[in-house]
Amino acid sequence: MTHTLLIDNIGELTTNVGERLRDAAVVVADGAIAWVGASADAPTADERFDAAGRALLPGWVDSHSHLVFAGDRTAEFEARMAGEAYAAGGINVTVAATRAASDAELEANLTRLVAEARRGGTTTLETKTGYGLTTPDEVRAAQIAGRHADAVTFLGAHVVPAGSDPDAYLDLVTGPMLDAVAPFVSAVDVFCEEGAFDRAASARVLDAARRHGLATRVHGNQLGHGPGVQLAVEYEALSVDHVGFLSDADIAALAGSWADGRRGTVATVLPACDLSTRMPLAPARQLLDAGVTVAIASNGNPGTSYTSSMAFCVATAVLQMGLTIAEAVRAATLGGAIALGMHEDGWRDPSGAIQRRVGVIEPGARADLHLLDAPAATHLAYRPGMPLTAAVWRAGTRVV
Ligand SMILES: N=CN[C@@H](CCC(=O)O)C(=O)O
Ligand SMILES: [Zn+2]
Repeated sequence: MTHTLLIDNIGELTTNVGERLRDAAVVVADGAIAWVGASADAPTADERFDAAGRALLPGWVDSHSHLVFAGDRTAEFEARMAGEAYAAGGINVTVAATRAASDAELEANLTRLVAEARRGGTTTLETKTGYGLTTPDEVRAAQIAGRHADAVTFLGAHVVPAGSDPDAYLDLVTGPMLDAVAPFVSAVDVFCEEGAFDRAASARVLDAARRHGLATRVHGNQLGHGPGVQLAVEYEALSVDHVGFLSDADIAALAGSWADGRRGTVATVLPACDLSTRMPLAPARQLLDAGVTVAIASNGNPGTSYTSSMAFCVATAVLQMGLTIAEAVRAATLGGAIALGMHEDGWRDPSGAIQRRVGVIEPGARADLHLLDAPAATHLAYRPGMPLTAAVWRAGTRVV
């Protein structure tokens, strides 16, 4: 027998489908949204939750994180706050700590971090490998990630590990390492940046992903201007992430990828990372104005953004990047879903189970819901830093 849940008396409902609704209600059945409408018209259900005039929105879709790691980088962060610049080489510090950790330690750390994210309203989470950088270490990262995340991305091309020959490592990462990791991931990412992988090397990584029929993402234009964005568009990557340093041609290429109703490359901005590395904030306002689909993600990792707080990212996007509340909430929910290819029914989670669309509240979507301790989503930016998450449902089950 199907158990139904009615959440009524919702002061403000953000659905990402049309206008925000006032005095609304939602019915959940079998892990999905079954009904959305005015509270006064709501049908009866087996169970009732009174939202007491508070705001309900889709759970956050965090489309970019690196949570399979051990250790931390407090000393590097301190040095950065004292004026040192961020450089890709710091990744090797976490690689050493991660390789030295047991499976149980890595899994316990990931479990703790995913629980933190859930407590902040995240209901869909992508995470990446990329701190192993040997075939067995990358395979174990992908397997551990698959037990906790909704999507796992292979980032063997994060940096050339200390002591490795760059050409030999590129052969490994595009050959036997990818062959071994491919069964456990849905996408391949590459850090296309000075100090990591140049245009030609990044293209080889993306070609290898294509041969395996895997989706692609690019870390691009994080530390300076570079070829990452153009390459991502050329390869029809699902997203290009960071995008802090963009030329007019980069913005035009991203906008062009969405022209004529085509599915383009999402520009994923990472506000917490921009702040934590003291880099310029990505031009999210310009990207939206140009017609680019934008996602907001945490980039949770111990080097450049040690947070999973999507609320913090949304507040920063509003207060510092010039987005409206509605734009920022949409980018952190539906934008992330589009970046992950989860905005349509039928995507597969790492266990192979077929899932419903996320990032929207409409009949048929997965019932991923985030109730705020506030009457309006505006409070996310109006009351920055406050713990506003009151309740979270994932696939219809209350998790917070
Ligand atoms: N830029 C590449 N990778 C991560 C940083 C990883 C690290 O410094 O450990 C990022 O997205 O910022
Ligand atoms: Zn990243």
